[in-house]
Amino acid sequence: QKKSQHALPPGPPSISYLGNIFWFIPTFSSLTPALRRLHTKYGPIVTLHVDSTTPAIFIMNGKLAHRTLVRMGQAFAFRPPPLGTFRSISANHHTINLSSYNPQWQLLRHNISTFLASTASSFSSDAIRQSLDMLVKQLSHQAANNNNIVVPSEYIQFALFQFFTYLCFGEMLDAELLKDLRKVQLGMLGLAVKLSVFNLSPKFLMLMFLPRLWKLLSFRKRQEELIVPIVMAHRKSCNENNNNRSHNSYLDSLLALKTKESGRRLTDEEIVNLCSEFINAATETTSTALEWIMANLVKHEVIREKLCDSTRQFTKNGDQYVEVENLKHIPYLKAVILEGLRRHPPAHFLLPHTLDKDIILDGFAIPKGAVVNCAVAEIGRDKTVWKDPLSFMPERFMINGNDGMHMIVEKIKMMPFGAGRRACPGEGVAMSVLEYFIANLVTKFRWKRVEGEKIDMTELPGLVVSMKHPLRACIVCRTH
Ligand code: HEM
Repeated sequence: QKKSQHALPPGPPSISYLGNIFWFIPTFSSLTPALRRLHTKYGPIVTLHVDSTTPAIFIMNGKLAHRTLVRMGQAFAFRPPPLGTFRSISANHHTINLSSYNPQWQLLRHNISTFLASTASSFSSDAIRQSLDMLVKQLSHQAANNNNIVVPSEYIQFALFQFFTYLCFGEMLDAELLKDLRKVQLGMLGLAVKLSVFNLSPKFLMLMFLPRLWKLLSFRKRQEELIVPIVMAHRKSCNENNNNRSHNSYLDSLLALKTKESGRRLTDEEIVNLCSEFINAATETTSTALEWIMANLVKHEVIREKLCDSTRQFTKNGDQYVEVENLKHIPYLKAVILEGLRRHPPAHFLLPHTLDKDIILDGFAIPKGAVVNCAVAEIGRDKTVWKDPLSFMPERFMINGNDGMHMIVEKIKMMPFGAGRRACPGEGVAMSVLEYFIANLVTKFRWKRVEGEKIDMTELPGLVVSMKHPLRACIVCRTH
């Protein structure tokens, strides 16, 4: 079949050089409603022309998205070059998510996957318990001073930040350093992302981002001041042990890497980028998911009580912890988390994909260099696939009380972690962390709504879609 026989997927009319920005300047808030309208009008695959050179193609159907990312996975595994401020801090695209589909990506991706696989199976229960204890203490303190009312959002974020920096560096950082690092990481993320992360801003609008650059560079300097001393200490210890140390941390695994082409080790700058990517990719997504799931548990009493019943049998007398090794025996817990990720996926879109050659997909021409993305949230809420998709019903992942095939079959219909070669390498760890925190939070406290208040589930659009009005709940410590 010749390429000329096929047209681009349909979409709104565009004016050459200006694309269709007069009709539509994409922002985080406008993108989803606009795509929903286009879906109704043009079908499950549409084209937007953000500028004259690069069509942006959106897929809004789960089956088509899986065909693209899994069956045609190799063709669509490339990333477009980053735009705007993102490019200026990407240090030659030296992170996993920014690397295109090349030997550098393969090396880094293999490294993080191997590290995370070993972590997920031998999760450090001391470290995760320390982060949970900090969260429990902060919640108890807030409840004691505020009529039992808590606003857990920031405490959740900080507890998970602490845990993921532990996985990254293999040590619990001192509280002040942790706070400083959190400020820098958040600051950089806020300045860098906007829509450049989906490669959806017209290139001339990038000029508007220039003033941000100075602020971004000053954050970057501070980030290096905080992280490079940790890198140097680990490098010294690796050298002293002749590189024979086992990889207790992501950082150690990076220090042992050698690039494929030249066999050189990674520079400090590259390592700082990769650690920063690890911490941000893990913290923002997982803490957002945790807050959404807790909000649903506060809202739905029957589900909450059913979950409590299934976790409580695993707490030993006098010891109020559900241990990591018991999590796999609680299928309802997994069902609650999957339902939370379906209904409120932290990322409503993938990171942008692209291709290095022209492809025919579903009868449409997808040209080399096009930006391709999938509407993750819409796919999880598709009413032709999910019964009553806007309801929170963990039971849809359970059949006869077990989590066997049915859970797997249902899970394939959604993609909160993406799918195929670029799918999130952190899925296993994220699931375990969510299971641990949720099981223990519902076991340690009795959660309920604040009297007279509703749980407001409005979304705050962004790279990660969090609760517009952070969860407020009433908690009471369960006595032993
Ligand atoms: C609930 C938690 C999480 C969610 C919902 C999530 C979701 C995603 C999504 C949607 C992508 C983009 C996939 C694509 O572009 O096709 C992604 C990529 C990525 N995630 Fe996650 N993630 C989570 C947790 C984590 C954790 C815990 C880590 C690391 C410890 C992590 C590291 C990464 C990395 C490195 C990439 C880039 C992969 C690549 O380009 O090859 N994520 N994640």
